[in-house]
Amino acid sequence: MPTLPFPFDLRDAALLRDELLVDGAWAPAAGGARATIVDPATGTAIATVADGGALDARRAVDAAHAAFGPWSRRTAKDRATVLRRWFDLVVEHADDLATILTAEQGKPLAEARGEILYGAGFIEWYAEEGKRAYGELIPTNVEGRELLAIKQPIGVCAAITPWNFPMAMIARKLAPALAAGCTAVVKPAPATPLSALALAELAQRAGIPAGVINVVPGDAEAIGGELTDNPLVRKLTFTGSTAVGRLLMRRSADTVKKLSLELGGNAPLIVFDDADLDRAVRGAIDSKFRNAGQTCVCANRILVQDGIHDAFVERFVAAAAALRVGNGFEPDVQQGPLIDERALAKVRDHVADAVAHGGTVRCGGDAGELGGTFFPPTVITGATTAMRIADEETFGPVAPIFRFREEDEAVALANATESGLAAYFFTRDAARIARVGRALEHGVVGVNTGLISYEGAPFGGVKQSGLGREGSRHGLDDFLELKYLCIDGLAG
Ligand SMILES: NC(=O)c1ccc[n+]([C@@H]2O[C@H](COP(=O)([O-])OP(=O)(O)OC[C@H]3O[C@@H](n4cnc5c(N)ncnc54)[C@H](O)[C@@H]3O)[C@@H](O)[C@H]2O)c1
Ligand SMILES: O=C[C@H](O)CS(=O)(=O)O
Repeated sequence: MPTLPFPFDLRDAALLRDELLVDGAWAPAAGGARATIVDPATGTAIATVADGGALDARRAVDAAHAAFGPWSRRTAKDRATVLRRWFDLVVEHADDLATILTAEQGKPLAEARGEILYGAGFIEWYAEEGKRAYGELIPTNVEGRELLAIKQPIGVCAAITPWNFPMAMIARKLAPALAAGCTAVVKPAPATPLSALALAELAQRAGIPAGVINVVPGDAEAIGGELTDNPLVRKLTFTGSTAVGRLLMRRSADTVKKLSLELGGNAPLIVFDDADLDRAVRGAIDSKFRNAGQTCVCANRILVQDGIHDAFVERFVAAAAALRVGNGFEPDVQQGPLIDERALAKVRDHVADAVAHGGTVRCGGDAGELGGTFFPPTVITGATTAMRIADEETFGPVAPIFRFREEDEAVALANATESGLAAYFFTRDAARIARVGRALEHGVVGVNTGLISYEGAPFGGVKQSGLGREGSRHGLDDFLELKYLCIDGLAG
């Protein structure tokens, strides 16, 4: 049981795991190290967790390798039954999982519960999708031959995940991996291991065999180095910053690993003159301030056409200023704290830089009395491309508003970054939807909405926002190899 008294009530305290999961056993890190987990809303320690290293990661890879044969040889239907039980257990324990998530990540409890159900949706979706890994019988080129294309699981997968969605980003990887017949080693973010360990606890209760899922919180460099260098790891799936994604891509080259990279964003949100104003304000608030602006698909730049600019700014500022900021466990709080002091410093730097370059703060702008790592919803008008906020992902509750005249100017501005994850635009013009939807260089485009996430849709970035897709039937292929079988000697 945890060495610190977890300060929040759980119906099922056994969900609180604080050791590594390797080969079906909960164990301390090889060196006995432990890390302290902090509630970002209060700064208080809520648990200590085993702090693993390279040796623990190697043991986990060996366990996943040993488990791969039996797991991949089970039928897709049999794996689906086990995944379905896992889904049912996650939903049954959603309240406890949400409490654990808010405690370590800080998002409002209702948002945390939404994340749990969103993550569970991937388990439900891939329990079924695994039964549809269809192959092909190819019309033969030689009499007496049969040509087949069959799909087979890649093997041992390493999954490295971020703190901002500490459950859903893991479920979004493990669900397709296991459905395809792969096994996995997960390295969760140092700030938020409890959600990963609770999810793994439920996987064990669901009957997922020892070694199929291994979870090794701890030293990112050491564990990451083992996962990239170990030739038994055939696939690396990473969600996190573009900088770390580049590093992992380089380190995976020596063993030619298959890669899925879900990286940083810098989402433009464009409001055209003909937009439904209320819908545009709602969509911009939803996209910008979800998870206190700490999502990869948050609107990072808001581009508003001249004719609607002042009306939009007035409504948007009022809505942003009305958001209630506080501890995620308090009822009706809509925005929790930032994850840590480093995140707060970046937000402050972006605001200071924007003001220094002529921006006007219309609401928020300073933490004031909030204290800790809280920062108020902030809107800055008069934004320009000279500002850092135009090129860098703020990952906080700051909305810079850029003004534009013509459609092609907005599209050019929207595309003028190395990122290409999400983009949004608001218009009631069908022809414009067709034009701009295709002109934006992004993997995910929301039209007249700021909320696009769904397990049945392909999610991923273009340019330097990543490789591959998660969710939808496409997400399964990232864990499958396509084999060509050429069978001769069948002539009568
Ligand atoms: N595209 C997406 O789906 C998506 C989703 C969530 C977050 N993100 C991005 O993630 C970033 C915020 O998350 P973050 O701060 O956790 O990102 P991060 O890149 O700092 O960390 C992500 C994960 O990588 C690990 N890591 C860091 N350095 C490593 C190394 N040298 N070797 C191995 N692992 C290492 C971390 O411990 C963590 O588990 C933002 O840029 C956000 O846009 C993208
Ligand atoms: O932060 C990144 C997540 O992928 C956002 S979403 O929950 O998938 O929309």
